[in-house]
Amino acid sequence: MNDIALKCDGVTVSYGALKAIDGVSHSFEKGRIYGLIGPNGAGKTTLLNVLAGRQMRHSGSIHCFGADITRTPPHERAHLGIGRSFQITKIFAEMTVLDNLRIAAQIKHSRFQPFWIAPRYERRLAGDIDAMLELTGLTARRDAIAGTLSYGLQRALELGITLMPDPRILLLDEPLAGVGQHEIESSTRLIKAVSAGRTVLLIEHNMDAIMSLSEEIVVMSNGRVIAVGAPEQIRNDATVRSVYLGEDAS
Ligand SMILES: Nc1ncnc2c1ncn2[C@@H]1O[C@H](COP(=O)(O)OP(=O)(O)OP(=O)(O)O)[C@@H](O)[C@H]1O
Repeated sequence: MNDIALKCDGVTVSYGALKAIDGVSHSFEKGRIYGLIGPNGAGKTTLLNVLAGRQMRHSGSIHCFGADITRTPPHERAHLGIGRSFQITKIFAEMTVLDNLRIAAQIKHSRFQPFWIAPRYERRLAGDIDAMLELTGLTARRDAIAGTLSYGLQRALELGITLMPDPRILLLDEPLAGVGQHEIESSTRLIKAVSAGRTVLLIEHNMDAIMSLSEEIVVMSNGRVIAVGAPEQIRNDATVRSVYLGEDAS
């Protein structure tokens, strides 16, 4: 139990007659990278929303590091260490890279912010921002307007914003969506680098990337978990292959 970062038990989300997820139970261990795959409409994003607290109309329970967070709102889950990125990039496109990260850093330190800007507080912000620029490979683009960056770099910036509070659990919804082929490799490397030491749930339709990043794959179809296993095992699973037939079977 102590090794479990995040756990869902019998989670069901219904939209009228449709069960977007249907009795999903799974435990996500500390420090492991999980790939969440399945055809369109399988319920992957809904599950991430439930875990992040953005979808709270569900049955079943959610535990985070042993604590019941089923009724805990999203901003409190963020304080507990759950960070989430979205399918569609959420950055301030008109602002510079630096200002985007500055806002994220200010939110991080907001609880300690004095009414005057103390030099020590400024130094702490600057240190966090510099470290994130370095980690995301954006140091040379710090003064660029975020919306003018390539899509891969915009996603890197979004990842930097998500990482600013130093989440112990990272929920990533299609971080490679829209990223050009020439940037897939560097983006995949970045995801791998920032995943170290964290529990990561990753939804991704790029099969090569998700198979190389994940230690365990959870396969969903029609709202249910239909297979769980190591990437190689899942690649050769007959049920999984049949679910993908008609989609990207290769
Ligand atoms: N707000 C909503 N109202 C009604 N139905 C919804 C809502 N959100 C999701 N659904 C439905 O729930 C099911 C699961 O959707 P979800 O977005 O979780 O799937 P997904 O596996 O993430 O799909 P994709 O890979 O296409 O993003 C789908 O049939 C979807 O149409």
